[in-house]
Amino acid sequence: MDSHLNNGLKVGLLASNPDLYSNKRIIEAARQRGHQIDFFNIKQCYMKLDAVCPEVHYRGGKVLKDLDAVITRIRPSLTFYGCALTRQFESMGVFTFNSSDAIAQSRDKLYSLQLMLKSGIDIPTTGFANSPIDTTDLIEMVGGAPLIVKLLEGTQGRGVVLAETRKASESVINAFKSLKANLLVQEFIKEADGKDLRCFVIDGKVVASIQRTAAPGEFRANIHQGGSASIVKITPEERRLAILAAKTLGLKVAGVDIIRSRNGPLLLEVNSSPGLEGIESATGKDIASMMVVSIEKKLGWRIR
Ligand SMILES: Nc1ncnc2c1ncn2[C@@H]1O[C@H](COP(=O)(O)OP(=O)(O)OP(=O)(O)O)[C@@H](O)[C@H]1O
Ligand SMILES: [Mg+2]
Ligand SMILES: [Mg+2]
Repeated sequence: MDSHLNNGLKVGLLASNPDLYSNKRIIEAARQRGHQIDFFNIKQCYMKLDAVCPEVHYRGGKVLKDLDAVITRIRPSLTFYGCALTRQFESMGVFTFNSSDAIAQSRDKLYSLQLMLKSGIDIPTTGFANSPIDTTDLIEMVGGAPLIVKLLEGTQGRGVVLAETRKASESVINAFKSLKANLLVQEFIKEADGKDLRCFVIDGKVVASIQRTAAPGEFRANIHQGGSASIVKITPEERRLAILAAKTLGLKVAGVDIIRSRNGPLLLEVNSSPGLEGIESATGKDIASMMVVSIEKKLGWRIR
């Protein structure tokens, strides 16, 4: 790509909030490395479906042209539209980081877990149901109480409940059932002691990892639930697991969450738009630049 040798790349950041730490850092890193980057608000983009000349337009009618790459940071509530836009950029020949297929797949948590198992990755013993269900059997299936109940649509730790006894388990499951929610029932990994690992993967390498520790009296390690982040040394097995999980979903960039059990590391979930704030501040690493460098490599771009 000779045309790129002397000029920066033309990059779009497809996201929702330009003031978010992660988005600010990505813009800053791209500019620092000599690229042109524009923020595109997902909701302000629209598209023309055309077999020969597909287009994406931006509020006011601006046609988005000559992009080399689009960095996709799609929030869960905008998965459908964000993936459609990403697909449109792909049909225009634009490199997307992550791709629409990978994002869509990773957003289906149940399907993702099924794919993980197929890849040989261990997860906590998990049951899944829609209502109406046999509550007693569902509880037994995952080894009885204490157990974890998760709403499939929950994020940031909301919708994740620890039921300590069989009675509590029945109440929680029945309550969720009456909401007609898809629910996941999972063995409680007590020995994790309110901690989990977040491994940041770029292009098949773990570039940083942190341990998140839940606030006192809390089992959820989410930062949004008062958890704190610290640096951690991960084992080779954990590293392999994180890399395989990202690969299984086809994610070029991923935040892989792992819980340490007495039988080794177990995969909790994989995030296709992992946040940068917690991991950059705990490790002091410039993850945003690593993401930009990954795009440069893919497109064969080099600094003069
Ligand atoms: N089976 C389990 N055993 C012990 N602790 C768990 C288990 N599942 C989850 N946790 C704890 O609860 C936290 C939140 O769970 P999880 O990551 O599954 O949901 P979430 O963060 O709400 O989902 P999302 O990341 O999609 O927003 C985890 O980070 C972990 O600390
Ligand atoms: Mg989580
Ligand atoms: Mg998550």
